[in-house]
Amino acid sequence: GSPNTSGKYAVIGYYMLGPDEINKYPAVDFPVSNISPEKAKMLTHINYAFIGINDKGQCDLLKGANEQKSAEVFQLLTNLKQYNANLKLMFSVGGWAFSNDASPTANRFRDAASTPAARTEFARSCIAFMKKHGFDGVDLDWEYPRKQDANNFVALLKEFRTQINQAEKTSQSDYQLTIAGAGGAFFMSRYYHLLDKVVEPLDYINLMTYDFNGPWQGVTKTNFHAHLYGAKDEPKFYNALREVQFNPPKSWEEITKLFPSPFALTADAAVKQHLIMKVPRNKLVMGVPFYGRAFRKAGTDNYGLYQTFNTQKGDPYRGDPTWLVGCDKCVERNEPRIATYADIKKMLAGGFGYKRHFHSEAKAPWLHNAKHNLFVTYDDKESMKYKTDYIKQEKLAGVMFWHLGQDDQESTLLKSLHNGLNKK
Ligand SMILES: Cc1cccn2c(=O)c3cc(C(=O)N[C@@H](C)c4cccnc4)c(N)nc3nc12
Repeated sequence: GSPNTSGKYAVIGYYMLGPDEINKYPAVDFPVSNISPEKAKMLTHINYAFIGINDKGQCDLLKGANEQKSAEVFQLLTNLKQYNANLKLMFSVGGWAFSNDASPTANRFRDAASTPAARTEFARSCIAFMKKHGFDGVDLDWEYPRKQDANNFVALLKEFRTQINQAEKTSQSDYQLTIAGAGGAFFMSRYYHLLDKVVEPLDYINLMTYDFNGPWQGVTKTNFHAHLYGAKDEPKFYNALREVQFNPPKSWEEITKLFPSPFALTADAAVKQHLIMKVPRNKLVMGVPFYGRAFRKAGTDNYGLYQTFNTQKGDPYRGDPTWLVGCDKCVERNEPRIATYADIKKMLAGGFGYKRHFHSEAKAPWLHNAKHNLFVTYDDKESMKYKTDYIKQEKLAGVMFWHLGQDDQESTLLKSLHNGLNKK
């Protein structure tokens, strides 16, 4: 079906449950019942995260997820349509943990996209899964196709589009096909030369305009992980889009003009890099985080911003889980590098020594804890206002966010998105 014709902006919220949470459902942090009628009315899509790809190349529950419990959760999600008839329930296939280059299941997307027969079967199985559980579409979160997978990626999306169109005809339904697309130039450069062909079969491309900075290779200074605009004195990155082999080739003058380097890795940069490749604005969705990223042993100059840090790399986290002072849930989750917006509000209010700052160029808040040498980059209603203003001024399709369970009790961030996009 075509992008949301209701004229409203898309508001696409991920709902995330891990396999162990499914099996102990509803004893989880964020059961479906937390999605109140009021929240359901502020959403146009919910992306259920995540579905996997089994060793036969078919859409399937992630390993260890109980079949019956999963079906019950899907039923609870599709029941939310009683509060909002326009709500579309999507399921997201893959995600970082399942499909990143170092993942044990990194080959599942690659194999499923590798031949016409594999693509046909993969799409068939996902559409059967969609119909069986009453979903309204498929969101493919392959993170990420390699350069050598790029042509297969386009062929896969075309196959999904063909089969979705057939399914729409036979069941008078409106199904959608979306992907989670790279927000940073490094991963984007893998399929950038085919971007217009990637987007052609889609209803939306949801840009993962977050995770720009985190405890991983190549990042040596604390910086915002999802800022809208660059700051003149922030650490810059080499622009990998300069390496792209365009067809037809672009002159070096054109490349250096279109892709400044080094450059600030930001949400605005990602949107502009998509517009350069003629991605239609009404398919372009900006992703925003309902979580923050925390950096340990951050230098104290400049209120902890653009300072060296020393945070354990690698997934899963293997170090001390208690260093993000005031984040009790971080200890429970054994992940002190990621704090939900709800955690951050408690950390700020709890007298742990955090101070909030707001960067006037980047339009991004951060927390600094000088006593414990901590830097936390996140989004709040102030930065979300700039992002929804941006979405309106650039006439984008709307906003995606990761994820519903990370907002505070009052739904502060979801309300800021809804109000920012729907009110003057
Ligand atoms: C080690 C490393 C290097 C470079 C980039 N990295 C990431 O971008 C990344 C992302 C996630 C992740 O899950 N992001 C969430 C928000 C998400 C939401 C929706 C769809 N897909 C992903 C992650 N857990 N680890 C990550 N590690 C790295």
